[in-house]
Amino acid sequence: MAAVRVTMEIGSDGVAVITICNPPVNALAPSIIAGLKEKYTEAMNRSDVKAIVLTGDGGKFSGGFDINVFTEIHKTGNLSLLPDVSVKLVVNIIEDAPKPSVAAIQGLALGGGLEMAMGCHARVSTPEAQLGLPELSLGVIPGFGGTQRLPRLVGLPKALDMMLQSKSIIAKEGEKYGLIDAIVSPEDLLKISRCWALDIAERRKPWISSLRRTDRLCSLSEAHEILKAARQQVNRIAPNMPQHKECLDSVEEGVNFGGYAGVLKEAKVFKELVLSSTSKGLVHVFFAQRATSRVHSVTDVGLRPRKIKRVAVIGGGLMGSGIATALILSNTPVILKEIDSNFLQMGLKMIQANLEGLVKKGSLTQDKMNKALSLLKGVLDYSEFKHVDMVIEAVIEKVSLKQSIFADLENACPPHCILATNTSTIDLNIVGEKTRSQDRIIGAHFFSPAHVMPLLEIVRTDKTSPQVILDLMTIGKAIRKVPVVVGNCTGFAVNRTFFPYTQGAHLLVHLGVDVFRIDRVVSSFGMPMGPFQLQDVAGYGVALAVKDIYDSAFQGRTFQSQLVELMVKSGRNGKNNGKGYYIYEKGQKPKPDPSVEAIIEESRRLSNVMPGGKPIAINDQEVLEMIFFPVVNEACRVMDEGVVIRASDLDISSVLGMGFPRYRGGIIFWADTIGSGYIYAKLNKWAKSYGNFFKPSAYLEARATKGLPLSMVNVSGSQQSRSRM
Ligand SMILES: C[C@H](O)CC(=O)SCCNC(=O)CCNC(=O)[C@H](O)C(C)(C)COP(=O)(O)OP(=O)(O)OC[C@H]1O[C@@H](n2cnc3c(N)ncnc32)[C@H](O)[C@@H]1OP(=O)(O)O
Repeated sequence: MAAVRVTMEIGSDGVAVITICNPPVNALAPSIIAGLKEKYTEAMNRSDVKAIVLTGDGGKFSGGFDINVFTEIHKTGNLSLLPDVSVKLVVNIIEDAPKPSVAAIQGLALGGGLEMAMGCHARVSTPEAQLGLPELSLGVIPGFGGTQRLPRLVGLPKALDMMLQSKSIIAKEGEKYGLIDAIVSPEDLLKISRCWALDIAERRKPWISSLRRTDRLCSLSEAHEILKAARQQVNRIAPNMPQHKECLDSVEEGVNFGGYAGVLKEAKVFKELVLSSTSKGLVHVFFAQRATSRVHSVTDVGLRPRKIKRVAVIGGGLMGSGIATALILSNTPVILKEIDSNFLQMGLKMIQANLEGLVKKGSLTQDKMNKALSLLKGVLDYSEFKHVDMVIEAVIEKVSLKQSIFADLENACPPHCILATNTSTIDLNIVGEKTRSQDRIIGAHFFSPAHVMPLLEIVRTDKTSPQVILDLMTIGKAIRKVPVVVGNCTGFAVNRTFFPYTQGAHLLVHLGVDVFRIDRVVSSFGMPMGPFQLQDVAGYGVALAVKDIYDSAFQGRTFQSQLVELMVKSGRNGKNNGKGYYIYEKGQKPKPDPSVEAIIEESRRLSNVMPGGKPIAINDQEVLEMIFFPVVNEACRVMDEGVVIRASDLDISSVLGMGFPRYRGGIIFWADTIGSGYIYAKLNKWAKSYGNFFKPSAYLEARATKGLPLSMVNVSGSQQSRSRM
């Protein structure tokens, strides 16, 4: 592995090429920053250097400030770990230097990387380079002058769009907006950047300090109008996070009092935000996502992923068509199999509609849609299955049907072919019972809509081979999913952990709490919608289908009522038919339907769980806790049984699969900010009043008794808590 260092080569033309080397993304670690200061100082002092080219090694400029430093600060609270880069390095040493710098950008310049490039006097880039300031997605704001220089280079509207949405652009767009001065091929990058730097030094090209530019900024009154609109947008998109508002405040400081004043404010706010709980949660999720790529005995045993050239999807329903859409969108040819031509046509149409939806939203071009469709073929039998490398079965949840399909697949597919099922409930050992191919049977549990939702739960049994797991992880990444490898149990990791979410909400309703209040409390916490609206959107079929399965798998700790059946009986089917707990009308926000109250009352009467027949009186915090603490409790069982290999897998799964607020760090991370002792005590109290639904698990009890975090999977001494395996 290349050493972490900054190098400097001085050419006979008088240009010093300073190169950042910190694979894989040239993160700006404190040692890199120290190295940059040292090399720049040397370049300034040497009489044979006229100009500088700043670049990155290995085809990448820089992925920004080293995020590991944030983690260290989150653990220790020690802000002195943050080097002073914004003023000391970017303003004083690079931008205000007596010798000009040109950034030679390849691959990516993100966060602090782009900010350093913007401190240079020009930027030359290769065409594919990705440019952006994604700091807000880590709970901070740009801290090396980005809030000031980006608006001065690309104009305020574009800069706000890029920062508030953490949106990257590619070099071509960067050139259009003025962020990039020239686009060149990778072969010419250094040569042209050197000439550019010399041209600036010898005044053949302008010597521009971004911070002092004003030509791209609009008038003060226009700027205030743009900022006002942005503030309204921020209240909508990020009501529970501080960094968006702080970012706008820093930009406004610079608009009102000049770039340097803005830089000073930005540096102060940046430091404050590094310590915020939002940053702690978001940085945790960043690393939790990357940790999913490491699976012991799978990714560390020297296996190479095999090429998956062609995939067959069985079943063209909602899930099958979504999975096929995701595959063809990422250039994987798909055979879609259905039982008759009617169903097949419906499946193919659904895939086309999925793609058209993306075109309509602007996230896919018509050309790419046509290309994707050309990779799709519908079939009615298994004759072409001899040419596929993977099959994903996505038929209805019926054991006998799945068993017979897998028995057929064993004969129809080549021996190397991966046999995956998208079941969300059935034990994989049972699915594969009638085959001799247990080693290549695996769960590929997508979330609906499969072409949109980012999570892929990869379910392995004791017999699934590591090669098959690795192959599915690889194809999962290729279709832009985050694959999380989990063990085999009812509901697997995500649905199992979250079954008490819906049931807890139903229990509260039957204890007398208002449905719409529950939804309001849960959405204000940061979930995309409350549990009842979610049930409306998902359709009641799902709730009815899993009811008995959960009841028998999690005996003694489920809550059942007649509510969903009564809703269906009254002609309600959720969003599907426009009538659920809410009324759904085209083009309008869902409206609470007061007439469900009578149905709820009937269900309350049948369940008869209110103590003394009276509604319980609880505050909003208790509403939230009574819904989420049982989820935490089930998550504890999931960890205890080894269904996940580390706590952070549940964090990323809860964020990507259930919409748990990312800035709260995921379900276990959030629970640990509250404390195992508190959660245990509350569950214990409710178990006594309201029954075993709330009974704390042994795992939770063990951590609460010892005062340990829930993320500490192994309490017998090893230091796995929060570790990134
Ligand atoms: C003061 C400043 O304003 C503050 C900042 O600059 S904060 C940092 C801003 N930069 C970012 O947010 C970029 C974060 N990184 C990314 O988005 C993506 O990693 C990327 C687009 C750079 C590369 O993506 P991809 O090729 O899919 O690789 P990915 O798996 O994500 O990353 C490769 C490795 O680099 C690490 N890495 C990426 N960016 C990093 C960073 N800025 N600091 C430290 N490590 C980083 C990842 O953790 C991963 O490590 P691992 O292999 O040990 O798990």
